Amino acid sequence: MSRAIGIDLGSSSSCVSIWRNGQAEPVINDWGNTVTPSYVSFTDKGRLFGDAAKYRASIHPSNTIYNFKSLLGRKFSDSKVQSLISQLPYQVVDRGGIPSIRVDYRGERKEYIPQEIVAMLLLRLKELAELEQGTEVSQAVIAVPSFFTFVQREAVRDAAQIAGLHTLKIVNEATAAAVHHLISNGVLGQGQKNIIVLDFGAASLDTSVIVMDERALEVKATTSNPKLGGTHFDDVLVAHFASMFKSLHQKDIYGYPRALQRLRHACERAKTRLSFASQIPLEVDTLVEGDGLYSIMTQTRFEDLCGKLFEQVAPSVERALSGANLNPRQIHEVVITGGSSRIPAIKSLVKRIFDGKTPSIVDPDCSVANGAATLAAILTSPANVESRRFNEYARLDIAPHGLGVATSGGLMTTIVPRFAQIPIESFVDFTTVQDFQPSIVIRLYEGEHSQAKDNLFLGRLVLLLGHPQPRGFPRIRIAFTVDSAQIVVTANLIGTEESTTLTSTGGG
Ligand SMILES: Nc1ncnc2c1ncn2[C@@H]1O[C@H](COP(=O)(O)OP(=O)(O)OP(=O)(O)O)[C@@H](O)[C@H]1O
Repeated sequence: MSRAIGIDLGSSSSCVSIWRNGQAEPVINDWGNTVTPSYVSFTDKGRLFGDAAKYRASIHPSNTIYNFKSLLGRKFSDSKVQSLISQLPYQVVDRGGIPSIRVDYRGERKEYIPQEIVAMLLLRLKELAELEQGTEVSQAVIAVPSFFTFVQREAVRDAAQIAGLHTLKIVNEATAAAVHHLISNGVLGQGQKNIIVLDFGAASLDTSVIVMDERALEVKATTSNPKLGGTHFDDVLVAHFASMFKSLHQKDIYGYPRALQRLRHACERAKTRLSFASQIPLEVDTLVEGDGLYSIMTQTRFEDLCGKLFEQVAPSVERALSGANLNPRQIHEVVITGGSSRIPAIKSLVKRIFDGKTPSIVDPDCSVANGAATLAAILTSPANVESRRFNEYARLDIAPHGLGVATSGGLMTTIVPRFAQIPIESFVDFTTVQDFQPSIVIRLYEGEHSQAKDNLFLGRLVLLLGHPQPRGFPRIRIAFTVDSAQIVVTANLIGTEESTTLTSTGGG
């Protein structure tokens, strides 16, 4: 028998949940934890995952891979990839325009694209679930940040396929957490309710705004702030202690990858402990050439240092609310989740933004995977009355970004707006700008920038225009058909059979 699982593919840690006895539950890994660090380490003898791999990061930084989710579905030349590479202790090289991770494995030099590394982690999570439930697993619902483009979602599907998993659905992280919260508390369909879910993760703050009443539940907006996550708080602490170390010992820790890795781990540990203590010691022995670091950090100082980052919470919430045409007073329930939601300053900040409304805190580590497992159970039992009712009731998929084409002057003309409910079919009619054009090249983009070139290039279509006509005469219809699995774009010369189609798999 094959059962479907739910996976939270996190930047810093991942979680897999199964559906058992009518509820979702996270699988405990071989270290006794529900979360598995998103780390893969390559050694002479084999591969290590999770805690075992993370433990090796400071001993073998160049062979221990983490933060790979940020490389998924991006080009090597992407400025985000370039800036990430400059901070990573392992090697990332250009393989035909795709970032490729270079490691030494079993005595050989190997290169893996990000999908292959993600697949190794997904396979590990699949095996954990198989061991737990004693059955083979071949399907999954996978949660990703809402800023993931269609191309990145497609890359996740590819990785799952390599791991032997068919992706039933790609869902936004905050939406998955909302599904878990609403279903496990039995509040679906209980009158009009506007809910905002804030998922404070490692790499981003993900937000979903959900409106529900007796008849329907709709995700109205999902936004992401990729500059506001736990790793950004770690960066601030690392910078603080690196500068302290430099003034004490005149040595720049950033020039020593192993020392930097050890300091980073110490800072993350300090940050997590500061959520429960007013001050903690930070001690790292023999960091660089025998010199160590011994200091203390208080919760107040940590909040001061991260003040600029905390200031981004309110605008991020505003962006999500304005995408849903709501204001904070119209929100009935605020839900917070994700590892960084444990930070006391974040809880107080959210409370202040929503006029003193106390946020509901749902399992910071597993609510996303539990929501994904709940959806997996629903999708694999379509005949079940409850599943049918949920499928008719809930509209969870929205376009993460606008989709459109480049028009004259390189401007982006959006055909499917951001946050449009999907599945959707939408078209715009265009004409030519030059006399007697034999064909037209249509460039497709995803994103919100007004200049098409600043958005993500998805592909191009070439449409033959039959017998040449003066500019403004040919009428060309460009239609997007988008569902949670793919984008199909068709260009048709109206009144003729002439048409061309491009299909891109991905998901909303
Ligand atoms: N007690 C704590 N106090 C502060 N931060 C914490 C605490 N526990 C965990 N974190 C932080 O939470 C982050 C991990 O959260 P989570 O597992 O939700 O993110 P993720 O799923 O790995 O990342 P993302 O969702 O951004 O892809 C890490 O940065 C971790 O340091």
